[in-house]
Amino acid sequence: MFVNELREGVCKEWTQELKTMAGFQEPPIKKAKNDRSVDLNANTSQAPTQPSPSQAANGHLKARDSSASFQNLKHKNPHKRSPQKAKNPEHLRNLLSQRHALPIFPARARLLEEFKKHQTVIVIGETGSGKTTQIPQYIHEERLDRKGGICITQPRRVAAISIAKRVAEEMDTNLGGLVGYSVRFEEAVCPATKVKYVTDGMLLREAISDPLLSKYSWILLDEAHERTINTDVLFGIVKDAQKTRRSTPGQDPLRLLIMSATMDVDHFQPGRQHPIEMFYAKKQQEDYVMATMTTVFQIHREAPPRHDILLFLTGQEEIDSVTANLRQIAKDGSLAECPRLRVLPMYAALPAHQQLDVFRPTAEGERKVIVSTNIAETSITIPGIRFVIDCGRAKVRTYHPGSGFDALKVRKISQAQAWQRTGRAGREASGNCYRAYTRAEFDAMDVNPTPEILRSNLSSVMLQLLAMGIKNVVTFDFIDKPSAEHLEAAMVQLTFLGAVVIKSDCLELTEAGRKMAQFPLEPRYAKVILSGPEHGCTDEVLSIISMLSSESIFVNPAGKKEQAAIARRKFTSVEGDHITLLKVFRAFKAAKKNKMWCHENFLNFRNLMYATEVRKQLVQVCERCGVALTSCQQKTDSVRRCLATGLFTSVAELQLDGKYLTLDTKQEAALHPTSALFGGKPAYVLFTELVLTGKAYMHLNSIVDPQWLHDIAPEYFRKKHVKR
Ligand SMILES: Nc1ncnc2c1ncn2[C@@H]1O[C@H](COP(=O)(O)OP(=O)(O)OP(=O)(O)O)[C@@H](O)[C@H]1O
Repeated sequence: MFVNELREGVCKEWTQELKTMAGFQEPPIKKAKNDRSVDLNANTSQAPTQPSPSQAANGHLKARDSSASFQNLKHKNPHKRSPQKAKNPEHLRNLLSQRHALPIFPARARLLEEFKKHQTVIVIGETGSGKTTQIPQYIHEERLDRKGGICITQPRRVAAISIAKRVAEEMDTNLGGLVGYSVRFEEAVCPATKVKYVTDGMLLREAISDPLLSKYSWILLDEAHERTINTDVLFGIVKDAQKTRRSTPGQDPLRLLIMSATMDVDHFQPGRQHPIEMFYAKKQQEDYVMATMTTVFQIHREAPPRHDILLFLTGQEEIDSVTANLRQIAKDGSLAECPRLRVLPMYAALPAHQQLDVFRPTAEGERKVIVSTNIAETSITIPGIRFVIDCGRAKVRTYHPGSGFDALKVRKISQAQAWQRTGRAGREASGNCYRAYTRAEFDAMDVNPTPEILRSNLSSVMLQLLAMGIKNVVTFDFIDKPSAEHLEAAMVQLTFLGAVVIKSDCLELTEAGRKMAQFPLEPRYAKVILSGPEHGCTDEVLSIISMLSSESIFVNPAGKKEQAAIARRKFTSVEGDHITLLKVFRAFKAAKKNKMWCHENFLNFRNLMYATEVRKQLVQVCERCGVALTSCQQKTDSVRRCLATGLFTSVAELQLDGKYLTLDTKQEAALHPTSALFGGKPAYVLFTELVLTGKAYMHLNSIVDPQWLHDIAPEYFRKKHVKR
C-alpha cells in the first residue's frame, strides 16, 4: 500500500492515498440458478471511461424505507413539463453527449443481448456508471417494453423522484408522462407511463393487490447491495411472480434485473468516469463533528466557487446544529473573500420538496454545503458536488425482539457504505473525498452493512406476505433468513393484534388482518384506526397517526428554546403527547393552515401540511375498507383507549422506587424529557416507541387506565399481573 501525503498546507490533517489501495473482496451474493450476471465491462471494447473488468457474479441485496406505500392514490403533476431547457436543442445535445460518455454506454449492446436471453440478470457496475438512469432507457429504446412497463425500485423516495426527473429530461418528455415516479403519498404517473421509478415499499404494496405484477414486463431492483428489507422481500416475490407467469399460458414473461454497485476498490479509481482523490485522517479524531466542520472551512478557503461540498453526519439533531453553526461561522469576516456559503440540511424527516432543494444548482459566486444523513449515500447525483466529507458513522436502528427495544445507535458504517459516500463526489467531474477516520479504522470496518431484514421488527413484512397469499412465511425464500426469534416475535405481535390466527400450524390472515394490510402503516397503527368506530374516534386517531407519520412538528431553534417551550405549552395536554399532537392538529386546522401562525407558534408548517396530506390518504383507505369516520370531539379519553387497542403491548408501570418497567418484557425505561408527561408520575403509561440511546427512553406517551387494558386484552394483562 502506498500512502502519500499531499497537499500539505491545504489540509494538514489528511493523508492521501493513491490508486493502489488494498483491494477488498466483494462478498458473495447468493446467486439464483440460471441467473446471469453482467459485468459492464466484460467483452466490450475498453473505453477509457469504462468500469471494472470481470466481477464475481452475485450481489447482496439492500434495504430501507420500511414504510409501506399507497397505490395510485394521488395523481400529481401528470404533465408537468420539464424546464424549457428540454426544448432547447443545445441542451438536449449536451445531455445526449453526457449519456454517451457514461461508462455503461459501450456495454449497451451487450447488456441488451443478455437481457433478451435471460429472464433474470444481475448487473454490477461502478456507482455513477449509469445503471439507474440508462438501463431503463435502453430497454425502452429497444422497444422491449411494448407489452408492459419498466418498474425501477429505489430504497429512498428522494432518489425515486430526482432520478425520474433526470430521466424525463434526458428523454425530453414530461415528468408524469412516459417517465414517472410513485412514492408514499405522492406520485406522478399516467396510463402511458412506461418508465416508473418507485420506492421498494411502494412496489411491495402493489404486489399485495397484484402478486403477478402484471402491469410490468421489467422489474429492476436497484441498489441491491444495500439490502433493504423491502428489496430483499421483493426479490422473493418477483421470483415467485416470474415462476407463476412462466407456467400460466398467455402470460408474458416477467424480467428481473438486479442492479448492484461494485465494491471492488481496485477498480474504484481507474474504472471510474471521473477520478476521486482520497484523503484519510492522519490520526483518530476524538470529535468527528468538529473534524468535519473544520474540513468544510479548509476546503471553503481553497476551492473555487460552485465546487460544492457534501458532508455526511449521523442524525437530524446533529445536522441541524452543524447547519446552524456553519451558517453562523460563514458570516465571519475572515471568510469575506470566500464564495457565499449556502448550507442545506438533508434527512429523511424533511418533506420531499425541502429535500429536493439540494438539487438546485449553485448560483454564481456561491458554494453549496449539504449536511446529510446516509439518505444521500446512494443513487442520487447532486449537481456540483466535488467534495465529500465522511464522518464514518451512521445512526442505525436495530430491533431487539427479546426486549422489545428499538436501539437507535450511532455506529461505524461499513466499507461498502464508505465507498458509496465517496462515489457522490465524482458524478459529474473529478472529485475529492475526505474521510474523518484513519486508513486503519477503515480497514477495521465491516465490509458490508448488516441486512435490514436481520435487524428489524418483521410484523409489517409478515402481514404483507400473508396478504399476498404467501402461506408459509417461515419457509419464504428470504435471501438471508431472519432469526427464529425475530419471526416468532412478529407472529406473536400479529396474533395479539388479531391480524392472524394459527390454524393447523399455519398462519392465517383474519378479516381485520386483511384490512390492516391495506394501510401503509405498521400493523399496530392500522389496528388503532380499525378500532376507531368502536370507540367513536376514527377522526381523532387519524389525525394523531398522520402527525406521527410526519416528524418534527415542533420547531426548537437554537437561541429561542425558551420561547419555543412557552409556545408549546399552549398545546400540552395532561393526558400526554398524543392528545397534545391532536390539539396542535386541530389548532392548525382552525388557523386555516396558516404559515405565519405556525411560525408564531414554533410549529413546522411543511410538516403539518404533510400530516394533512397523509391524513387525506388514510381517509381514502378507511373509505375503501368501510371504516366509519366517527368523532368524539372533546371526549379524549376514548382516543387514548382506542390507541391502547393497537399499542397495548407498549405499556410501562410505575414502580415503588419511582422508575418505570415495561409490562411486556420488564425493561426499565424512562419518560423522554420532551414528553408532555415528563416530571409527572402516572401509574401506567402507553408509549409509542422505546428507544435505547444510552438509556432506554419512552417516546410519545399517554396515560392509560389499567381497566382499559384488561378490557382490550384480558388474558395478556392477567398474565402480566396488572391490577385493575
Ligand atoms: N440529476 C442529475 N444531474 C446531473 N447529472 C446526473 C443526474 N443524474 C444522473 N446524472 C449523471 O448520470 C450518471 C449516472 O447516474 P446513474 O444514477 O445512472 O448511475 P448508477 O450507476 O446507477 O449509480 P448508483 O449506483 O450510484 O446509483 C451520474 O454519474 C451523473 O454523471
